[in-house]
Amino acid sequence: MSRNLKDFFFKQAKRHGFLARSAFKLTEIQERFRVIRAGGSVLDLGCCPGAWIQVALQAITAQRASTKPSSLILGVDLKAATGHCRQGFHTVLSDMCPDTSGIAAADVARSLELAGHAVRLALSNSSELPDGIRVTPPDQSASLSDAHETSPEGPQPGGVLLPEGHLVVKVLSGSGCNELHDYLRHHFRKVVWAQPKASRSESREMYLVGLCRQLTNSAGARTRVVPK
Ligand SMILES: C[S@@+](CC[C@H](N)C(=O)[O-])C[C@H]1O[C@@H](n2cnc3c(N)ncnc32)[C@H](O)[C@@H]1O
Repeated sequence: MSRNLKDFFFKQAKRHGFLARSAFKLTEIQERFRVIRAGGSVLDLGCCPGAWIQVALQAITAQRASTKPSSLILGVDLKAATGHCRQGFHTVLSDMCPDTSGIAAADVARSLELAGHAVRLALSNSSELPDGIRVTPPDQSASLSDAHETSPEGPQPGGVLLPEGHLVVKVLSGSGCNELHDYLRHHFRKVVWAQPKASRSESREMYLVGLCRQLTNSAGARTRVVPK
């Protein structure tokens, strides 16, 4: 991103009351893919200062219909979200990757570890993650995966992401990214790369967007999800 564009998004963020320019990255992803829907819930891993949560709240509020069930918006971060309205969402103070203390902007391996953890939490099958994506699972997510083992009715959703749900993960481009993309293609109807305008042009930051989670059986074949 050029300095002018940087200033533009910075000023726009202030004007619209967003906590960070990153709000425009999710806004662009939302406009393209409609990943946040009324009645849906949002889990933001690494949510501080809270700009994505602001966008999620706005997206859900804008679409809210009285017949839809209420949404849950949950943020997780090492740091507490501060300085803005806390109504309408919850935050949890937690370390997603016990040996990661903050994202080092230039570290592809760390970005892949965080992305891998998000994928594992969403799909709960980290054993299949591509080589090179290291995940150090906290104990509670291990039990989460146990709770969703396959049943006699066929594959059940492991992880927190419901069938037909969407996933957005940030990675820094480098080795391992294409493997992660290929891996996600087994679990989503469509997987696309996004590079929002608000990202710096010199940045290696990319977003993988997985649309419509599909369940897979033990042989790895996709199971068609029939909406209720
Ligand atoms: C780029 S910021 C996220 C910005 C946020 N999405 C927004 O729009 O306001 C990355 C966040 O990830 C958090 N983070 C990094 N490593 C983490 C970890 N291991 N566990 C939890 N949060 C972590 C950092 O504390 C930081 O707040």
